[in-house]
Amino acid sequence: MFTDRTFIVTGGGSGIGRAIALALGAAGACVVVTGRTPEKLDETVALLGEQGADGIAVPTDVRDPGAVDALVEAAVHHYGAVHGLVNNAAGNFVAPGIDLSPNGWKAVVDIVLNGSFYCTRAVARQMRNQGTGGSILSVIASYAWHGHPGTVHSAAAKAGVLAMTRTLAVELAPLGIRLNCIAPGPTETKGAGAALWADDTARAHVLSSVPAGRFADPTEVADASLFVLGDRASYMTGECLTLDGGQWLGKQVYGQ
Ligand SMILES: CCCCCCCCC/C=C/C(=O)SCCNC(=O)CCNC(=O)[C@H](O)C(C)(C)COP(=O)(O)OP(=O)(O)OC[C@H]1O[C@@H](n2cnc3c(N)ncnc32)[C@H](O)[C@@H]1OP(=O)(O)O
Ligand SMILES: NC(=O)C1=CN([C@@H]2O[C@H](COP(=O)(O)OP(=O)(O)OC[C@H]3O[C@@H](n4cnc5c(N)ncnc54)[C@H](OP(=O)(O)O)[C@@H]3O)[C@@H](O)[C@H]2O)C=CC1
Repeated sequence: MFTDRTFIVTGGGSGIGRAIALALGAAGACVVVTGRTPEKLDETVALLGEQGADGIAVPTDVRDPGAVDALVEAAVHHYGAVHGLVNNAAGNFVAPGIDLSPNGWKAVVDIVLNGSFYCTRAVARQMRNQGTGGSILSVIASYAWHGHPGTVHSAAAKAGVLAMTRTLAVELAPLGIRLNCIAPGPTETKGAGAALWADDTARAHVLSSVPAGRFADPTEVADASLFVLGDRASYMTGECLTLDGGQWLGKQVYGQ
């Protein structure tokens, strides 16, 4: 389903982004992985190579719109076209909003919201030039709609990405470009572990909020991502697929 198609995956050097990149590669796609740390991207490209897939690393800071345009140019230069984008890059940490510095707010909003817009804009322009249509997936979190104490920067930015997705899904549908989100629940990655559940107490607290009683594995998020990105979801746009072990629905008084 993904053969002869090229996808850009931001934050493709680790965690969920790497899992999506590897799943796309296994499904036949050419994969352009990007992020700030070249070594992590090179590791993903090596793993793609081990599974017989084609990928390149283009280190980019998604907060820089000029660098994002250059990223898309590099992808087109190498593979001839771009058919998909995964907005996965993010930053996060736990801090009460009242104590958050303007720069702390900006650090997260710049990566998550502004970076996703710059990437979406650049890729959509390329798809318009190609006349091919395409598929854009953004990784958000359910606190985009229910909020979450301690992560006001990330919750607000993810909410912005959801609104961006719904808005551009309508604007770009006539061009054959679909935009959707996925909202994973707590997923076992080093980045999220360090940022959000760094000690055993915090980890147990997060786990106790998940009715399914476990963290997600990044490959589960990748499987759902491929469904949304691919042709089996060809009439789906402006939507968000939640896979969180029941976490956000589980905030009830009675029950388990
Ligand atoms: C719980 C839910 C579970 C349950 C819910 C489960 C759903 C989870 C959904 C989402 C999960 C994720 O996103 S997990 C993704 C986690 N991955 C990452 O975070 C990887 C990338 N992270 C980063 O690069 C950094 O952590 C980040 C700070 C965001 C950006 O780095 P930069 O180098 O650009 O920024 P810095 O210069 O270090 O810092 C910028 C400002 O931020 C402030 N800052 C940095 N860390 C801070 C901290 N811990 N507390 C206060 N303030 C902080 C600094 O003091 C600076 O402000 P001044 O001092 O004023 O200058
Ligand atoms: N794990 C979880 O529980 C959940 C995660 N998510 C979302 O899933 C996505 C992946 O998170 P996860 O894999 O857990 O965490 P990671 O920390 O592993 O992934 C974040 C990635 O973003 C990249 N990144 C950060 N800043 C920038 C930047 N300025 N420019 C380019 N790339 C950048 C990082 O690479 P580098 O630092 O090298 O630039 C890293 O590869 C995020 O969008 C996150 O919000 C959503 C719900 C739950």
